[in-house]
Amino acid sequence: MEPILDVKQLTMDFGGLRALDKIDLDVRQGEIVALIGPNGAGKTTFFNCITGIYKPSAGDILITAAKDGKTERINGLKPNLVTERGLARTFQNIRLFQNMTVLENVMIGCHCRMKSGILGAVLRGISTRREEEAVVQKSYAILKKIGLEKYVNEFAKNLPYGAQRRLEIARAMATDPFMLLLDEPAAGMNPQETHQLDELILKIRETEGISILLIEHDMKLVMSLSDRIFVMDYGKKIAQGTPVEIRKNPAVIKAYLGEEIDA
Ligand SMILES: Nc1ncnc2c1ncn2[C@@H]1O[C@H](COP(=O)(O)OP(=O)(O)OP(=O)(O)O)[C@@H](O)[C@H]1O
Repeated sequence: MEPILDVKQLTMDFGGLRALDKIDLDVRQGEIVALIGPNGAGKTTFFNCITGIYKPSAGDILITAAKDGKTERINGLKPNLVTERGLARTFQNIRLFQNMTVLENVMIGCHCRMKSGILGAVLRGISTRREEEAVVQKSYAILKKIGLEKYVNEFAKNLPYGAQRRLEIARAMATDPFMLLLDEPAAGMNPQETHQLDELILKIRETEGISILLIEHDMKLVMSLSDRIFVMDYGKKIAQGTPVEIRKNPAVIKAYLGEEIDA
């Protein structure tokens, strides 16, 4: 199967520091792929290059849209344009609008698909009002899928930690992505929250057909969820394979997994 995200020889230099050194990585339709490695390996830099926060120094980032099968090179596109192309992400640290409601946070995610611009918002014609109503319905439906509907009118800041993390995923889903990039979604979660997250990610893949690329340090989660795993160390890719292959790869055990191979 052709990859829907195909990253070739991606390189990122910060002055004299090569944070990414010719990284090849691909994700196919419906896959859950993990990117792992020690602190400072370059994982978040990789996400930042894919999502337009950094312009890579070299290499290609290619996406293939399911609807027309066309491949597009997205190097250096602004983050909002990357989101429009169907790649949505969450961040290592929670980035919600804390003083807005749960529903409003998801509605903001829908914004990139709305047609009425500022003029429409000012004039509030019939089509704008209809569109706003549709956005409320869509946001509520997403919250229901994610299991957050009971919090719909709560301020984001009042949600339990695990629910805030899931709200970030809901907001990303509101942009109608074909792929979600999740940066350490289980960070700071307790085992019960992590288990819920595991189920949620599988459900998103099953019911929405969205592919997932995630950075994660929780090896139990990574090993149970992933179809394939890519491993980085010091800006280089040191391995790729299935969880079974990665678990027994000597270079990965040396650089990262250590004694954790029972995970
Ligand atoms: N904007 C920047 N300017 C200079 N150096 C940077 C910048 N962003 C990242 N780096 C450096 O690039 C390297 C890779 O960092 P990165 O945050 O991508 O690692 P990581 O694998 O995501 O680590 P962690 O697991 O701790 O989040 C590090 O040496 C970091 O200091």
